[in-house]
Order: sequence, then structure tokens, then C-alpha cells
Amino acid sequence: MFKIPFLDLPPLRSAAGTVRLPGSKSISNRVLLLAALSEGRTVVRDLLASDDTAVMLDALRALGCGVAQDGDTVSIVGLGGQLLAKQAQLFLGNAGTAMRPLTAALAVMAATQGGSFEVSGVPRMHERPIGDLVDALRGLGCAIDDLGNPGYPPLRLRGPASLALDTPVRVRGDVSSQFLTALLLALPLVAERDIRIEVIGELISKPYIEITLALLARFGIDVKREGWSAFVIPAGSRYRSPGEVFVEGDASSASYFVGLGAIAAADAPIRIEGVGSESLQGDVRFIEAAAAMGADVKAGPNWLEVRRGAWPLKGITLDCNHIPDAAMTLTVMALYADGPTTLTNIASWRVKETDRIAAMATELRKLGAAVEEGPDWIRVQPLHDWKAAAIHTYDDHRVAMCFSLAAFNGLVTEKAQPVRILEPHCTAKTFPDYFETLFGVVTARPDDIPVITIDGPTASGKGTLADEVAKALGFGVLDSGALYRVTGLAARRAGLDLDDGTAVAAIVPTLDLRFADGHVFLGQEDVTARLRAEATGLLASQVAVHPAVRQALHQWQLDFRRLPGLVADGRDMGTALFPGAPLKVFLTASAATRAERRYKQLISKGIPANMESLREDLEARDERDKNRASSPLTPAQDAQLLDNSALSIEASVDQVLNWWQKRRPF
Ligand SMILES: O=C(O)C1=C[C@@H](OP(=O)(O)O)[C@@H](O)[C@H](O)C1
Ligand SMILES: C=C(OP(=O)(O)O)C(=O)O
Repeated sequence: MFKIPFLDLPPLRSAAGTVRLPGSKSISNRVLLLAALSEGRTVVRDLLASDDTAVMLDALRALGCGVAQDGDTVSIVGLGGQLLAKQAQLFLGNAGTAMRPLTAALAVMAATQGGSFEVSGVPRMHERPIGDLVDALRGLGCAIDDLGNPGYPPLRLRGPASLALDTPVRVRGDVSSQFLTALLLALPLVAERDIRIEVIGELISKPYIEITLALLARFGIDVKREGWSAFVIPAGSRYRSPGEVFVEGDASSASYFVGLGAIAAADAPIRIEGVGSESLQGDVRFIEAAAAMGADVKAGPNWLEVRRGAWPLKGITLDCNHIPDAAMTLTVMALYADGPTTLTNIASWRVKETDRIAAMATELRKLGAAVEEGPDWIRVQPLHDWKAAAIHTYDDHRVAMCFSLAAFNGLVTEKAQPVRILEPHCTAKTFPDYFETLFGVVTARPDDIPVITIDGPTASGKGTLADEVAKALGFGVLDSGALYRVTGLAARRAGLDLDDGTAVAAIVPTLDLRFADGHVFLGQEDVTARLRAEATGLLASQVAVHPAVRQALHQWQLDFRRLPGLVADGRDMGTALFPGAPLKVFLTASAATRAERRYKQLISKGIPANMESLREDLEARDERDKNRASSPLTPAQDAQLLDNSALSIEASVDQVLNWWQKRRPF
């Protein structure tokens, strides 16, 4: 996950490959609650790991359920409808699928068994309506206190209280379907007689009720229905765990990759694994909307393949009430269309993670788009004159994910623009690794992928500076010196003759090297300490003399230029490797400062050292580096010089980030 203030997406050009979707949020949280209410153990496989499921799992633990987690398999020992804890304060973040169903389940359990439970969330959750559900539960006899504004969380659910189950429970369905879902999940706990639920007003987001009914059936509850207007939970209903449940991939999360395929999979398809024609989730019908816009979609039982069909895309007018979450993706696809796209019947967008109609309109306009909006509709015109924009994401995962598709503007305009996504970690609600997954299936022109080079003499602190700058921007790191060392090490381990340049060069493309958090990994092995060892340095200098090795390493270094960007640290990064880099830094410190740093480093490792001779060595090495014939250590002409003798690491990092920001169009 990119836990940074902003993530810049360079212009992207094409997409192809396979994406494995994370588990469905709607299914994960329903199954967790159902397992918790059932008796015995339920093993849930392929569970979504995200903020929304984390708050549900925490709540279940607080209520006394046994929760054992092993990767994406979670085993729940249920309560069998009997409260173990009679008091709890549950923080439910911004997860509607936790807040609404837990409110109903705890309200009826507190009523029949006694207890007091508080449910709260993030500030936005306290602005998301729950009044219709509270009214229905109060109508039933539940005791519910408003702890904030009436009609909104936080709430206290108290008991005992006597429930009137002989008259129908009436609930409004026109603000959120989650209120009806919540009652359907909670009332089997008290179904001594038939319980009839009647829906008042036009029910929205209907396919989510289908998910609820299908999962209730898996846990032994066979709800009778009269269309969308009434539902009856039969007397004697009792939760029975199916033992094991597999969670399918998230169909709403699939929408970004369906959109991606429609826009950018011109040569080979994007394959999406985890949802398909047999999906339980209504959002899989997003593929029909995408196809209407021109996407070429194939669907198997558990997979989708999407490639570009009509191009430009076709503007459409669509009632999106049945796909409220996925439909947001259409508003960004609309920028690539041949005419306006109008989405209607989406009033619920205004009461979700943010006011999504306002948010999409505001941010699309920042890109230059003409957008109109009404109480329950939005219209987006195609965009030709794109502007670089920093997209505010309003702590809404879907806003962040949708706007990644704006980075393909180079497919429809001469002057491609990067897109800045603010607070990209908001995708953690349902898809923590969204951007990593995206970068796995898209390409950019190498020249469009930003590189910051940091060159400088030994012991100037390049490595630390490069790591910190990369961390702040979400970029990868290239420690070019380490490549020579790792080549020497790998050649020796493979038993190669280090004088055979061709043989040594041949292993270079097979090396799986990664820099992360100041560590160097070769495959799974952390080789950081190994590479620093004097003996490895000797191996490096032995292999570095071969032109074939140098050439292989040159290409390898260029290959580190990957999305979303690179910080390259070395001696000739700005001059030889990345001469077109938009920011080059030449880092120096006085010989005295560097000698002191090296001295402290050695002493802290228990290695005896002498400051004076260290300084002499450094000066001699500087001299050799500056005057060597190939790639001498000199600043690139357009490099920014940074003498960090008197600067803290933070101050050096800030300086480089300031220079970087000045070069950005945002
Ligand atoms: O029941 C569910 O799992 C959901 C129902 C929908 O909400 P509304 O019914 O409020 O539209 C949807 O937007 C939400 O992401 C998940
Ligand atoms: C509306 C959403 O979430 P919630 O489950 O919190 O309602 C969503 O994921 O788009």
C-alpha cells in the first residue's frame, strides 16, 4: 500500500495481463457476521483483508468470538446467538457493511439477552444516515440511544427490552439497502414465529439484497419473499454454519480493471480472475455498462477478459441504481467517449464515503472536463484538453481508484499529463494494494517514468537520502553500487570463473534484486550485510572490469525505471545512466564530515578506526573518481548541488522534495 501524502501517476499508455481480485467486501463482512452468529466453527477462505473487514473482525473479537487468522483464511467460532460479552464499544471505521448489520444484530440480542453496546465510526460515518434502520428497530421494541445527532451513529444499543414480533417490521429502503440487509441478518436470531419485514418506499441497490438472501440460505435461513416489498423469516429459523465458505473476488473492484481494459488493452486483454458470470454480486453487471460504452468483454464462470472494442468509447445514458459502487468508474471512462455520458438514479452516492456526485464532479472538472450534476444524476462530457491535476480523494477509496484511469489521457491528447492522487492509502477500505496491482498490468513510456538521480562521492549519505526520498514519493530505489557487488556474489556462488566476462554477464538477467526500506534482497534473501562486506567488494571489482558485464549492468540499471518512479543513487546516474532525468542531485559533504560519519559507523560496529587516515583515504578516492577516464565523478551540468555537511537528513530530504515539487505541473 502507498502510505504517502500523494502518488503521482505518470502518463500511462497500455494495459495487458492478469489481475487476481481481492475478496468481495460485501460477501466478506456478511459471512463474518453470519459465522459469528452461528454455532460452531466456520472457515472463511479468500477473505478480503482491508480496513472494512478489519473493523468487523475487531468487533467480533470484542464480542467474544474466537477468531483465528492464517493469511486470507479466517476461522470463526460463533456465538450460537448467545452473547458472551454484555458490553462493548465497537469502532467500525467507515464500513457501512459493519455498522448497519451489527447495529441490528446487537440491538435485538441486547433486547432479548440484556447488555449495552456502543457503535461508532470515523467522522464521516457519523454523517452517514442510519435513522431508517433505527426507526425500524425501535418500532420493534429495541432500546437505542442516539449518542450524537439523531439518525446517525454513534448509537447505544441497550437491553433487555421486549420485542413486538407479531406485527410486520417496517423499514424504508430508499436511502440504503443496507438497512433491509441488516434486519434480514439480525431477525433470524429471534424468529420464534414468522417475522415479516415490509419495505417502505422504492428499494435501492437491489442486487445487494440478493447477496444477503443467498448467504442467508448458505447459513440455513430460507427467507420467503414477495418481490422486493416483503420478506418473511420463517418461524424456527436457526443459523447453521456451512463449515467452510469461499469468498469470491470483489466485483466493484473489478470495475477499475474492466475500465482499464476498455481504455487501454488495445493489443492483448486484461484478464480479471475472481469474478465472472456466476458471481453473486450485482456489480458484475458493470460489464454490461462497459460493453455499452464499447468494451469487448468475455466472461467465464469466475473470470473476465476485457479489451478495447470501440474507440473512442461511446457515451451512454444509464440508470445505475443497480450498480451504485461500480458506476463511479463510468464517469472517468466517460472522458474517453465520443459524446456525453449521463448516469441517473444515483442519489445514494451523496450519502456514501463522501458526497460522491459532488466529489466526482469537482475532481473531473479539475482535469478540465465539463460536468453537470443534479440531486441524483451526473453528466460528463468527453475531454480533449486535459490538465494536470492533483485529485482530492475525500477518504473515498473509489474516488482514488477511479481517477487512476485518467492517467491514460495520452491516448487521446498529444500532450499527456500526469495525475496526482492525494492520500492514495484511502484504497485500504477495500483494496489496499490497488496501485501495486495496477502497476503490474500497465505500461508507460520509459521517458515518462520520473527518475531522480542522486550522485556523489563515497560517504556523502546518498543511500539514506535516496531511500528517504523514494519512500516519500512511493518510488523504487536503485543502489547502483550494489548491482556490481551482487553480481560478484552471485557469480561466486554459482561457481563461475570470475575472469570469464561472458559467463558472468549471462547471469545478470537472472538476478532478482530488490531494494526495500534500506535493505537489499536477492530473491527472498536479505543480502544487505553480505554486500557491504569487504570480501564482496573485491568480487565486485573483479567482475566490473569486463565490458560484457558492464553492458549487462547498464541495461539492468535502466530496467529499474519502473512505475511509479525511481530514485537512482550512484556515481554516474545523472551523467551516464539517466541523462534525461527531470531532477539530478549531486550530493557532497566536506571530507572532514564524511570522515567523521564513516568513523562513527565503523566504531559503532566495533571496528577500530582512525579519523585522520579515513579522511586521507576519502580525499585520495575523490581524486581518483574525479579523474578516471570512464564516467568520472562530476556533477551533471544541470544537477542541483547539495552540500549536506551541516544539514540533518530530514533537511536534505525536504530540499530534494522541494526541488522535485517545483518540477511538477501540479
Ligand atoms: O450491502 C452492501 O454490501 C452494500 C450496499 C450498497 O449500499 P447502499 O444500499 O447504501 O446503496 C453499496 O453501495 C455498498 O458498498 C455495499
Ligand atoms: C458505499 C461503500 O461502502 P459501505 O459498505 O461503507 O457502504 C463502498 O464501498 O463504495
